This record gives sequence, structure tokens and C-alpha cells, in this order.
Amino acid sequence: MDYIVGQRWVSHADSQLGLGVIVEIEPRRVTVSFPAVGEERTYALDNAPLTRLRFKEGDHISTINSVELVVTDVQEKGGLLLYSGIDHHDQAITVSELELDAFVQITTPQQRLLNGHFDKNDDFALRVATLAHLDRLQHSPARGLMGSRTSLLPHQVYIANEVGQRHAPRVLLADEVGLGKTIEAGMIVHQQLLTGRAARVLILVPQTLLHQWLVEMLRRFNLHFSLFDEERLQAMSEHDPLDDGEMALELSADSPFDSEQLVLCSLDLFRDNPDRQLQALMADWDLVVVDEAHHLHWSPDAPGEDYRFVAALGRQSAGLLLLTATPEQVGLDSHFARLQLLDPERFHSLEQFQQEERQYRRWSEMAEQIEAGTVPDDLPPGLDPTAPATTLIDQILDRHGTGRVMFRNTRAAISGFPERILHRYPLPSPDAYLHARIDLESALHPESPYHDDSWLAFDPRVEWLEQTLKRLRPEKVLVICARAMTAVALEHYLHLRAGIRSAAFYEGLSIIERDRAAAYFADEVNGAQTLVCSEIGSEGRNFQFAHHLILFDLPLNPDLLEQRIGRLDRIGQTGDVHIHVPFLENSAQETLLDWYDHGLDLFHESCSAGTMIFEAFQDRLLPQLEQRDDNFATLLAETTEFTLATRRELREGRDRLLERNSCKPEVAAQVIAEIQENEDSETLQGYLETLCDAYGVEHEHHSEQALILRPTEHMLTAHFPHLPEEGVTVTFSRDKALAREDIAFMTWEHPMMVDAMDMLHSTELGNAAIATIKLKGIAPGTMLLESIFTVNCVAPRGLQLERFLPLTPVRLLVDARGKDLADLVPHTRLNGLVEKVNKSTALAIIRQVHLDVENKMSLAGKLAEARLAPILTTAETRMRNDLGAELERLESLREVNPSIRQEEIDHLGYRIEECATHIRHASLQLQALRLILTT
Ligand SMILES: Nc1ncnc2c1ncn2[C@@H]1O[C@H](COP(=O)(O)OP(=O)(O)OP(=O)(O)O)[C@@H](O)[C@H]1O
Repeated sequence: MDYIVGQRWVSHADSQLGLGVIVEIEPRRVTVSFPAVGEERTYALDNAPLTRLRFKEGDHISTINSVELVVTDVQEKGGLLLYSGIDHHDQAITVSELELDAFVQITTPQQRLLNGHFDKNDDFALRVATLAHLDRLQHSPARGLMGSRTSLLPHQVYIANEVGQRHAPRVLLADEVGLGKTIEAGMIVHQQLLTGRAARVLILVPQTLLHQWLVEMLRRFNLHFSLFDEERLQAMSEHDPLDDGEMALELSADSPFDSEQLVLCSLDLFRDNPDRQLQALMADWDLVVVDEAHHLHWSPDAPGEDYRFVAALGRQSAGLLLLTATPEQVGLDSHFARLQLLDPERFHSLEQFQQEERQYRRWSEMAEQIEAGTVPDDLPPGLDPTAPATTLIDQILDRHGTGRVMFRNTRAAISGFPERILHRYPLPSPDAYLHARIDLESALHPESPYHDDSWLAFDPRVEWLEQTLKRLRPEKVLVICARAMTAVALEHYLHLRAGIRSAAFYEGLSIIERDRAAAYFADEVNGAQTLVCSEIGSEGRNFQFAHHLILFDLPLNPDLLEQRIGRLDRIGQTGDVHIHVPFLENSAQETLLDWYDHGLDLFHESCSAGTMIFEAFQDRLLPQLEQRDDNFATLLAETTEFTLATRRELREGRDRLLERNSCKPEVAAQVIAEIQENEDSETLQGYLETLCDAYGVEHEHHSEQALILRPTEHMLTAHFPHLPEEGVTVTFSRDKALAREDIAFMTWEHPMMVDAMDMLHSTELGNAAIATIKLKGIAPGTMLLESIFTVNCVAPRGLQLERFLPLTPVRLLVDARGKDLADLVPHTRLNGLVEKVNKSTALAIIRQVHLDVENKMSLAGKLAEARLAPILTTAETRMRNDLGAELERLESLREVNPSIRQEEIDHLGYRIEECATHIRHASLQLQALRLILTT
């Protein structure tokens, strides 16, 4: 497609933008300005969702200077169109397309009906159905949550619904290991994108998880993220003569990160690389997602580079999602620092936060009391004792718990997880490991001082590993050890000397090599029996197809141990998880194993206070690891007692508060029911088939609830959105889609459906039709005019007004005497009664009743106009209630926290007024007209 600066194009993906003008063309990008909404969008040249706007003879157009004319001739000069025509005063006038009014509608139903450009009645009905579906979807409580290829798990759906609907969400997703934080983040991103709350998203993950994220986003959410690494960025700067190192930063305000809307990269890309950091900061992001966020190091005097970078991104981006299963893995202080990234107003004092943590049990009891119907006397200040119970509880959670900011679901609260079974294997300690008493590192990893493989020969864990793998064969077994050197040596041994199909997974491999190793392990038929990982394999990866985990050593951090076990003990695990731990007798590993096993009971049950307990006992534990003595028994007994008390405290206090906040089963059930109702495959399938018929796409039965779609040579448009040349198989059944990855999951939110509906809505198909009807008792030749209007609110997308003011189709059926019969004769009934009219008769009719039709049109317009005011009033009330609650929250928080600035409160107040102004200026847009004559 050739673009030329100044040409007018419309976005068929987003009809709300009005008429666009090309302002810049680069080798691979085109930038379009949309003056009606004050926005500029940059698209990749090869897949820009743009349609060239070209008026025809007879069309009515208007210019920025409010000159209106009827086009009589169209010429092209230098790629730009020149329209000649006659204006109001019957003057001949020629205008360039540059002068066109950005609010102009492409080809109106009036123009088309009066000019005899008729569509089929089926297309008219399809248009009306599309408007009704769009309207329903715009205010569906399940909006943005229907399209993901996931099981509908209540805790995930709840979080996604709660967070995804927020404007600029800033939250910590901290579900326990393996409960689906990636999936929750994907659902939130999907919802934010679909509702237009966000357009540009950056996801930062550890290098080892890049590919997994890329694949999960694509296969589960149809989100195409672009993977940015140093190689790609270098290649981009080679292409762009301006983008040349420092020169680029000085000369061009362009960041390579601007070239894509959805970017996925590793946080490592920015390590010791201020230029890349600056480029990422120069790009505008609506939402930044950071996985494994406990790695962001922080201390009061020296926040880590990664923390500072994410903090800077977080200030620039409206939305921020941090993901971690072990938020306190590196201490409570840095947990607080991360919460502060999310909501600096709420988390402004570490001291206060620590104090609040101690009071969680009190808040939890208070919430229970309120729920039971009693309002406690010691309600915190600022709360209205007469407010409804749910409001009071929410306010307590928000202002005194981690409320709106943190979500944490625990295994204990979600049923259906497998058992964890520990198998201990004491082995004799070889003499060669006598050195292992020198320091803690060699005590825990006695093989670490060896720079060659000689330890393999005498370390009894090695022989044990070989025998155990052979005994478990053909079961898949994940092996994790702390160090890369150990992993490599072990894998070589297993592979080359023991003849066991294995692969290694460690930091020395490239991303591709790591993914290849993981895929080899996952392969059911010809895959490896075992994957030997260094510690990098213990985070984020999905290995739940295996039921056996061998911990070749134990990490000196309970949260890290939980992460390791979490590779297998995660959603999708179908059997019990067997954890095998070989250890050298009388070694540091045995002591640590005893402490984790009997003290923390970590192998059987996850413990979210692991790090806190470790910190409480480490001064006594570490010397015991180096040299165990009689005091260990006491230490163990005290740890056990402390753990039990802490678990109880958590269950009754913090965890209960978090649980309350992290999943409200009734709400989740409602949203799930709504999603399932929308999935009603007959409506969806029927609609898609009609859409395909209208656009000339072939559809064929594949199996129950599944179709094969293929492009044909007789299609209405050159391309049907997201329909590959070779065709695609789609299913409307969630179960089938989960079982068959090769079949696309077709929902109302699949990109094909979204873009096809938008294409239909923003173009003219079906907006003018003519038909006849036989009605008893009504004289032949009587005219009925069926008109469909929708509410058109031109406003910046960021305001998200459609959630308050959806399309709201208004239908009128005006008869010869000017009466509206819409309620009497519903649209679907009319569809069953009308008959088509052949083209020449239709043209003859319209010539004859031209004037009458114009009168009816203006009458219908007036009748519809009268309906607009109440629609707008309802929308404004809804908006004020919603945003007003947010304003009230900020004002109340300010009472307990003076760091909330008045400007923030003023800003929100200003937004509310801005929304109100746009709502009040909304107008009706005529979407479709059908002239019906009785015979
Ligand atoms: N709703 C779901 N439907 C189907 N599969 C799911 C669902 N939720 C999670 N899974 C699968 O369960 C596994 C764990 O999910 P995910 O990786 O999102 O967990 P996580 O909480 O991010 O884990 P970790 O704490 O290890 O980072 C993944 O394989 C994911 O694909």
C-alpha cells in the first residue's frame, strides 16, 4: 500500500478516531494523526488497519471551514485527491482532501438510500445485529475476560476482573507459586487492551522466561508481543540512519521501543546499559509488567539499578503490574519498597507499614464482626459506621491492609492441589569431602571447590542419581541444583556415562538452547527423561507434566525452595509430587533438610512466612549448619513452635485479610456465569456464519462446535481480518480449545471477531436497504422507515467513556402518519416478513418517494433526538458514581496520609468534569436505514 503525507485514511479497527491524515512515513512505519480525538498513532506499514477514504460523485462532504459540497468530480494529483463540487450557494468549488473535516462520516445511510445504493436485507440485519452485539459487549461485566484460552478458575477470574477494569491498574500479583500469575497478568493486559485502557504494553521478565511468556501470551490471549533483545535493537539502529548510538538520543526523539505496541524483553537487557534504559523510558507505556519482581533489589541507602529503572518506568507508565510468588523473599523492607512503587500515597512510611502488619489480625476480626452485622466501636477514623458492610470492609482492607494493591491467593484457599511427598536418602559422606567443613558455601555444596569433574567419581549422590533415574524410568524427573557447574557435570555424566536421555538447563546456554532443552524434556514421545537445572530452572518455568523432583542440594532460602517445588506443584499437575532429597550424612545439607522438614514443614505445605522465620532463626541456624551440636534439637523444637504459631497468625490475620481481598467467590461466580453466557456457542456461531456469508468467506463444518474458515475469490474485501490464506479451524467450545491447541478458540473477543465487527461498523455495509412487506389491513404503497441510531461520543480513548456510554442503539419504525411502531413490530419479526426488491424497481421507487423519505428521515431524527437526553443523563450519573468513589477514596486517604497532593485530587476532579463535557456533547449517529413499502 502506498501512503503519501496528507492523504486521508480511516482506521477500520477503531471507528471512534474519526478521519485520519498521514503525517509521517518511515521505512517500516506510518504515522497517522486523528485530529477529531487529538491523537497520533503509528502503525507498521505492512499491517496498518487503515482504509483509504475516497468519496464518490454524489457524496456530501464538508471541510474544516464548514463548507459543504456535493461531489461532482474527483481527480488525483501527486497521490492526493481533489474534490470538485457545488456548495450551498450553488458555487462550483474544488477542495483538496487535506481540507476535509476530521469528523466527517464516510458514507452516510441517507446519502446511500437517497442515491439508490442499496444493500441486501440480510446485510442490513447483520449490521443491526452487529450494533446490538457491540453494545452488549461494551457494557458486559465480562468484557475483556471472554477471549482467553484458559480454564475459568475463580481466583484468576476474580483478580482479572477486579484489576483489569481499573483505570491504570497498579498492583502486586503475589499468588503462591504456580497458581497462575502469568495467566492473571495476561488476562489483565488483554482486558486493558481490548477496552482501550491501554495500547502500549511493556513486559519485563527474567531471560529464562522470555520464550514461555511469548508463547503464553500468544496461545492463550492472541496477543502478539515483539521480543526485543540486544541483537534486534542493534539491527534496528543499523536500519535507521538516525538511530546511531548517542547521536540517536540527541537527534531523534524516537525510541526503538516505539516501533511496536506490545514489547517483551528481559530485564537483563538494561543491566549496566543506561542508553537502553533511556530509550525504554523515552517510549510511552500505558502498562508495564514485571515478572519475578522480588529480584528488584532495594535497601534504604542503595536501591539496586533494576529497582531504580523499574521505579522510573513506573512513574512514567500509568499502569504497573509486579508479579512475585515470594514477595518477601529478600525481606520485608524491599517488599514494602515494591508496594511503594505501586502506590506511593498509600505506602509512604515503612514504620507505619510494619505497625499495620502487626495489626492485621485486628482488621481481620473487625471485618468478620462487620460481616456478622455488628459495627465495632473502634472503627478507624474517617469511616462512616452507617455505610453498608461491604463498603466498610473494602475501605478497611484498602486503607489499612494491602487492599487494592496486593493480591495473594494461597493453595490452602484453593482446593484440588496434589499431595507433596518427601523421600529422604541418607548417603555416606566420602572422606574427600572433609574440606566441606571449611565454610558454609562448601558445607552446602561440597563439590564447589572442584574445577573439574573428579568429584563425580566419589560423591555418592551421583551414583544414587543414576540409579534413582533408572528406577523411576520412564517417569520424567526434574533435577535442580544450585550451581551451573554442578548441573553441567551431572548432565554430562548422565548422558554420556549412564546412557540416560537428559538435557541441561543453565545460565551458560543461549535462550534458544535453553528453550530447546526444556522442549526436549517436555516431549512425551522422544524426549529426555530428565532435565538437570541450575537455580535458574527454579523460577517461573512450567514442568507440571513431571511428578518427580530431585533436589540435588538445598538452597539456603525457604522461598527459593518453595520456588523449586513450585515447578511441579502448580496448576495442571495431575499426580502427587514426589520430592527426592539425597544428602550426605552428618552434613550441613542434612541439618538444613531437618530444619526445613521438621521445623518449617516446607516439603508438605508452602509457607508464605518462610523468609521471615528464616530471618528470625538464622543467627542460630547458620552455626548449626557448619557444626551441628546438641543445641540443634532445641532450635528445631522452637522453630516448629514458632512456625505453627506464625502459620496460625497468618491464617487468622494477614492471609485471611489478603484472601478476602484476593478472591470473592460470589463475584467470581457471577463473572464466570457471564462469560459462559456469552460463550453460548449457537449465537456466536450463527453470527460468525452470517458474517462470513456477507463477506464471502467459506465456512464448513469441522466437528461439533467447530468450523473451518477459508478465504474465497469472491470476497467483499481483499482481506478478512486474521483469516490466513490457507484457512483456519475454529472452535466455540472452551473445553475443545483447551484440549486442541491447533484449533483457534473463537469468542466474541477473538481478534478476528473484534476486527470484523469493527470493519462492518466503520464501513457502510448494510447501512441502506429497501424491502416490501405484505401487511393485512394496510393499504399497498404505504411507507415505513426503519432507522437505527447509535450514540456517538467523540472523546480521547484514555477517558474510556464507552464503559459509561456504550453505543446504545435506538431503533425507530416510522409509519406514513409519522407514528413510531418500533415496539409493535420488533426488528427480528420484521426481518422474517420483508421481501427483497429488484434493483430497477428499487431505483424507480426511491425516485418517486424521494421527498417523502427525506421528511420521514428528519422526523425519525427528531424522535431519536428526544431519546438522547435521558441516555446521556444516565451515562453521566454512572460516570460520576464510579469516578466519584475513586475521588472519595483519595480524599479519605489524604486524611490519614498527608503526602497525597491536592493536585492529584484536583486532577481527578478535572477528569470527571472532562468526561461529563464529552458525554454532554455526545450526539446520535444514524447507522442504518431501511425503506419498507407495503404491497
Ligand atoms: N486458568 C488456567 N487454565 C489453564 N492453564 C492454566 C491456568 N492457569 C494457569 N495455568 C497453567 O498453570 C501453570 C502455572 O501458571 P503460571 O505460570 O501463570 O503460574 P505462576 O503463578 O506465574 O507461577 P510461578 O510462581 O512459578 O511464576 C502454567 O503452565 C499455566 O499455563
